[in-house]
Amino acid sequence: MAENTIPEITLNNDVRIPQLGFGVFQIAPADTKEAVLTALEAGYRHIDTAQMYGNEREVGEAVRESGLDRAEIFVTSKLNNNAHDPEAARDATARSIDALGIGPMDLYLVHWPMPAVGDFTDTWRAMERFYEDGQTRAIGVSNFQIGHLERLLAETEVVPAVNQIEVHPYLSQTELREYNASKGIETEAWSPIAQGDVLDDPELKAIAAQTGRTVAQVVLRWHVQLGNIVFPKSTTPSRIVENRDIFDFELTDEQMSRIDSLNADRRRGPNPDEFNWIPE
Ligand SMILES: NC(=O)C1=CN([C@@H]2O[C@H](COP(=O)(O)OP(=O)(O)OC[C@H]3O[C@@H](n4cnc5c(N)ncnc54)[C@H](OP(=O)(O)O)[C@@H]3O)[C@@H](O)[C@H]2O)C=CC1
Ligand SMILES: O=C(O)C(=O)[C@@H](O)[C@H](O)C(=O)CO
Repeated sequence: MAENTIPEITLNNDVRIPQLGFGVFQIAPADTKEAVLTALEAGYRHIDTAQMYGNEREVGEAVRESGLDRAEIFVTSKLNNNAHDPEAARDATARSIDALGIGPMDLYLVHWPMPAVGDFTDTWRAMERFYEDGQTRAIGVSNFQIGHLERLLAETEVVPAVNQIEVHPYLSQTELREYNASKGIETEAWSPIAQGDVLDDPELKAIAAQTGRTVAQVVLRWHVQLGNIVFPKSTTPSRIVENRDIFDFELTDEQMSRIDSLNADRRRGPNPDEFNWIPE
């Protein structure tokens, strides 16, 4: 394990995704290019953005200015909540591709199911067309619960490549992760360190002391060993490097179980069954 390379996971359409990426939620557009360039310099090759974040343009600028081949970097974006209607989805997708300015996306997600707003199966059929048209190399969903996935699988054609959901030690999502896996859907874990909420946890601090790592590294390593795809956010260069540096140590089964036992089914973000927020 001395190499410290970032492993890749093969999605259900054979596209490969780096298991560790860099998230850019809450990074101001003015700071995004520099943060992404710092991440790419540190060895990240996977960026997670969204139309909702307002920084796709700056993500694309960083990719273009990085000096790396476009094919070396995996870029995910997400269809905004105000674009579920299939026609609106077509326009929003064109805007995302234009803003990124790097050709087709690697992965494109329905950001939220928005169960009270429209019919997400219609939205998904529009996503299937974007995939067939080559606007993205893979499509997936975010914040879908088992009931939402059951409908998609029963009523539409393409099985989502990923389901991006909130996961961290206080919300381990075992049932939903197992359901995803049973359908060939990879789990992506958002807010993997609960936006910092887990960092003072005494049990995690004890495991960090045992391993000689930071709490953030221990928690990110726990995700990796569970099989989750993760993309921690940071605008602090030393933390960007720290969070990437998790592939040269391993947690024991006992340490993994101790982290599993911290689950409290406690969300940091919105509940997908109730979240129907539409941006202006
Ligand atoms: N699909 C969805 O609905 C959602 C998707 N996401 C995605 O997941 C990504 C990550 O989630 P996010 O909500 O940003 O939260 P994270 O769990 O990644 O936490 C980010 C916070 O933790 C701090 N932090 C990062 N690394 C460290 C460290 N090593 N030590 C101490 N503090 C640290 C950051 O501070 P600082 O920047 O100051 O260093 C920031 O305040 C997002 O950027 C986005 O791409 C997130 C939410 C919802
Ligand atoms: O970060 C995301 O991807 C989100 O969807 C969040 O911004 C989410 O909409 C939220 O936190 C709302 O308070």
